[in-house]
Amino acid sequence: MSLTAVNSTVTPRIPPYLFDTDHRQRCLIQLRSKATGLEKYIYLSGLKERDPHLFYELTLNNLLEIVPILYTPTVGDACSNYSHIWRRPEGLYVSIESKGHIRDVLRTWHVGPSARIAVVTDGSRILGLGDLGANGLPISIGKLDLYIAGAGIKPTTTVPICLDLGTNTQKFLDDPLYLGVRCKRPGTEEMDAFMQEFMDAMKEVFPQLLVQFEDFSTDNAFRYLEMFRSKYRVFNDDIQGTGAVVLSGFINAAKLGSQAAGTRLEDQRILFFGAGSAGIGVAKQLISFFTLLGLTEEEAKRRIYTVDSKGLITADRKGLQEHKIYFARTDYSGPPLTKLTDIINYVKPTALLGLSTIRNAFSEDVVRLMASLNKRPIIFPLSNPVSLCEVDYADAVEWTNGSVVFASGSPYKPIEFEGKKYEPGQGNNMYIFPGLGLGTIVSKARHVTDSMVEQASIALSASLTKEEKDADLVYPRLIRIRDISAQIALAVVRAAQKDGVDENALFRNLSDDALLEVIQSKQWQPPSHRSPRL
Ligand SMILES: O=C([O-])CC(=O)C(=O)O
Ligand SMILES: [Mg+2]
Repeated sequence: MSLTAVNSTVTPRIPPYLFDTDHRQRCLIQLRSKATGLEKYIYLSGLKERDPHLFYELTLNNLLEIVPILYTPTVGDACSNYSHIWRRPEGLYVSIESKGHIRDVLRTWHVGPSARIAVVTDGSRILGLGDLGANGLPISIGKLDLYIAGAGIKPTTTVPICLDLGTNTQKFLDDPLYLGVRCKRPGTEEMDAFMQEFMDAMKEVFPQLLVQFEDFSTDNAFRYLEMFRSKYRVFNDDIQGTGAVVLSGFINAAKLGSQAAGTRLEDQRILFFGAGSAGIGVAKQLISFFTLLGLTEEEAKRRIYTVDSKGLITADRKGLQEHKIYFARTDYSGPPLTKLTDIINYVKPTALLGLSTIRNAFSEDVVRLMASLNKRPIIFPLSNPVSLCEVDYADAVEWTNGSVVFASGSPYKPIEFEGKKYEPGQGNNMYIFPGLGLGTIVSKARHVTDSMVEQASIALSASLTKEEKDADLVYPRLIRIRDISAQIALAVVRAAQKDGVDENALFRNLSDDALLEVIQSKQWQPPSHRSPRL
């Protein structure tokens, strides 16, 4: 039989067996046949373009397998290589060259005024991978996929944005395939003016939008949050999302730790290894853990120690960056403490939290020392992706003889140690931002207030089932993310109402049960697929 060119006016014949085979199964097998994480990422991104409903259904039905590809850790590889794996436009670039007409660029996005949520990065600090410039777009896309899968936000109301403002990473400027503008990043004044124009234009073009700032370099992350949070519907995921998720896991971990030690919850002493936007964001959020227990802010602050690349942060250190001053210790006057084991011996922490992006910073010495000081040492190596994690789960279990209360930023698999199964926690903002966003959107909150973030965190910590508590987990199982996001959204709506920032008055008179039902009914579901779209 000879092959002839297909006449495009003739509908190709579809083999009948296609209708008998579950195409979802076919796609899963295709996905699993890819050898590397990056190839899987490329496959899924193509599937999303060909058949978005099928893509989201597959994601929802195989969360534990697919989320680590769309999101941390594999999204880190996708970002690092984005200019090379790029296939087609799939998000919105707003470049420094569009200064003066940013609103026209935003209007090119197909969604228009019905947009509800944008994730915006400037690529300057992607995960712990540094300044990736225009290669940062997949982080916005991945976070929005989690809004869709995890909270049930409608895909057509999302806007992934990368601000293309140049990069200070020479490797990319020299790369002939680099997608972004080839210049160094602008100075503060030019950047601030750009951000002001951008945020004004966002409000004009997408009036109902919630903006999530993502992976801005530390100083800018704090500055833009402060500049914009009372004027626009905006939050910063690395500061507030990470803060809330860690607070939530910490509340549960502290209960386990205190129970084992027979001490009070407020006796916790927390050592932060890493004092960037995430470290300080989390430390600030933990203040509320202690104040909820009745401590004053000053007493709460004294329970927290921060460490950066120069060692324990003390108030007498010269040239301390603005965001580090609040937690700088005033009660230590000896020679600078730089070695982590020395710092631990001085502080005697009950909890060690890593936000340093330094791989294996929690060495065997460090972990064993924590175990010698605590019956249940709390160790949260939170840096992303896994390649930058402060300690691997298996090591943490072995070096503490199984006593560790562990949560990492990126996923680890359960392990067996001396015949017993151990399950790690994943203290990743993906537990918080989908529900926080959903609650903000449905309540039409004008701003994202501190108490909305705090209540999201408390709702997450309270969401564990008895079975999850009995398994000593500090976070619920990811598989329940939709329900958890709805519960978080409920808490966020109530907090918005208390703060008087909600503009959806309809929800005020509903009981919690009725409101939860309304929220769940608003969660988008992919229509079921049995055969490929033809
Ligand atoms: O995306 C993640 O996995 C968590 C996060 O925001 C970061 O590490 O910057
Ligand atoms: Mg981030």
